[in-house]
Amino acid sequence: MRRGVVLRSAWKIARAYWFSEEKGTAWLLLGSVIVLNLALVYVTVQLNVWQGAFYDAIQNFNYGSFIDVIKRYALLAVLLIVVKGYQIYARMLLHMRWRRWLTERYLTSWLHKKSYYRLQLMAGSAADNPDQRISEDLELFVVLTLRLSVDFFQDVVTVFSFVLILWDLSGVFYLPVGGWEIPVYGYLVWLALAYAAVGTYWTLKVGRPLVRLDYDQQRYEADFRFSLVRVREHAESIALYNGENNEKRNCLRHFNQILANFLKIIDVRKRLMWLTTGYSQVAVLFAALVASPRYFRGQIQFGQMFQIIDAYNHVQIGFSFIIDSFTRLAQWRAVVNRLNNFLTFLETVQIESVSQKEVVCRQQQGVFFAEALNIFQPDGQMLVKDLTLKLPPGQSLLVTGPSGCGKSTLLRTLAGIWPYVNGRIRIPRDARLMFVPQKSYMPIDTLREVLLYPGLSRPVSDADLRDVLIACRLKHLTGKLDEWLDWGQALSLGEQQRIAFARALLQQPDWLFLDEATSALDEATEQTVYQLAVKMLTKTAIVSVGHRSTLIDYHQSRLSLDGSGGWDLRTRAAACQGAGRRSLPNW
Ligand SMILES: Nc1ncnc2c1ncn2[C@@H]1O[C@H](COP(=O)(O)OP(=O)(O)OP(=O)(O)O)[C@@H](O)[C@H]1O
Repeated sequence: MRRGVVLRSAWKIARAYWFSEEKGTAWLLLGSVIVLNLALVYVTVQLNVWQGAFYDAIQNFNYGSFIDVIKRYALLAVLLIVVKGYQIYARMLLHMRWRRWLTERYLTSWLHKKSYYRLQLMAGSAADNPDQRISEDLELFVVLTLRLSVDFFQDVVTVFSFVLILWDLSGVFYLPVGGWEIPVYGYLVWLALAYAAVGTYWTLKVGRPLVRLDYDQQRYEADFRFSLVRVREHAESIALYNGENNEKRNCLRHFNQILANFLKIIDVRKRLMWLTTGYSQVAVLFAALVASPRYFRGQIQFGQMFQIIDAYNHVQIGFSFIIDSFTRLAQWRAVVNRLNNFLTFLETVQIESVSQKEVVCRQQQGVFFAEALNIFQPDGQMLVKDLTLKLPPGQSLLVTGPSGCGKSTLLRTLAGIWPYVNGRIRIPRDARLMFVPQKSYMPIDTLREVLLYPGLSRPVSDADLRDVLIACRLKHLTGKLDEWLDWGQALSLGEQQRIAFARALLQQPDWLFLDEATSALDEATEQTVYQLAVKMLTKTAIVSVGHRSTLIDYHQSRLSLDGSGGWDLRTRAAACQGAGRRSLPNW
């Protein structure tokens, strides 16, 4: 990203907060931080002046003045303590509020209109790891932006203030050249700047590789963390495949990248440490040497000599902070780049989802009606062509077809989350739809909350919950309503499918879509849950996807897909008429 683009992107990310409903507090806190930073510089400068007075009092054997400067020190020390405390407090408060605001905004945007799902579908590499964007990059953005603006400003003011002190202490230095004496104004400043410039040049030269190495380190750490998370997420499959060695190899490969890069960092840091330690040690000598001509000529006092040494120290520290900012600037650019990509992807999927509205439309009344639907794979391959489908209340439909023909995708389309589609789906405005996949989501919560997920508008008693569990052949779980567990791990797939069925019975949706929702159940249990659905959900239209022939008996119509656009819709009544009284397992 070019510099102008980076700044524009950073402004886009930051601007929203500084003009948000919280702008009053934000600007107030920022103002306080700046004022406190300036106060800190003021106290530091006063301490430098104090040093001069202190050593002068000692040199002059002036006890009265000595006591005065001690009192002055006590005052400055109290001021320093108070200002430092409030400065860190205001700064961290601003940091926290800004991060909280950004996190809420990004989280809301990510979860808005199913963007998290659409983002996964379009997943280019730039849209990866939204968790890292929201948890880590937003934090880094706030830290680095404050560091590079507010603290940088403080460093510059510090350097400038001490340069002024040095100018003041320099007086006029007469440089003997031949028989002449040339007056040099502010010679201590020129020497300090020359010294700092040499230091800056060498620090940048030696430390430059750190910019790239720190950036790589962050990436390798993220890759390593991700490989560990994958093992946790797929623990069961890996355990069943005995894939521990492969996983260990993979994790260690990522870890070794961290180590190899870290070795390079150590090497650069070692050289940088030699340089900066040597530089700061020499700085004391250098300051004493350059101040000595005026001291030995009796033009300055002993205290002013110390003041000069201290001022050189501050100029040098200020410069090293400024140098550090170059490394941080590279880090900041990378963070802005990643956040900007994430934001752009979010905006793209949200714009797409607005145009998606044209496909799914909520109407005042009527039935669930899909008209002239064309469904595609992400690469544009057609799955279902020109499908028209009516789903009146209380009716049931079975969707069948070979694996990969688009059954689940048809359900995703009807749910309004599949973006590669055109046509029209009309849904009654107040209709409640429920989609149950093969593996339902089980939040880590109490069993009661798992059953009620994502929430019911009417109150449900524990007795109702127990009845539903018993009806779904989950009697053994009735005593565990208050138990807090990772139910997705603790229950078998068949039990989870029965929990999902129990949810549907509790929710009583108007349209229920079941995507291989009974695939892990034995036929008898499958029969029980379907019979329950028929008995308890009399007004609900049920659409099932499944491969088992036994499912045919629970549905009145059947839609067969062939995977290349073709489809065939039959109703039991019409098929029975055509076949007389014969049984029709494949109608
Ligand atoms: N997110 C996706 N990205 C790319 N291709 C996808 C995605 N989701 C589905 N597809 C493709 O769309 C086609 C239909 O998938 P779908 O899951 O609807 O099939 P299905 O009929 O339900 O299969 P099965 O009976 O095996 O569950 C498949 O070829 C699949 O690879």
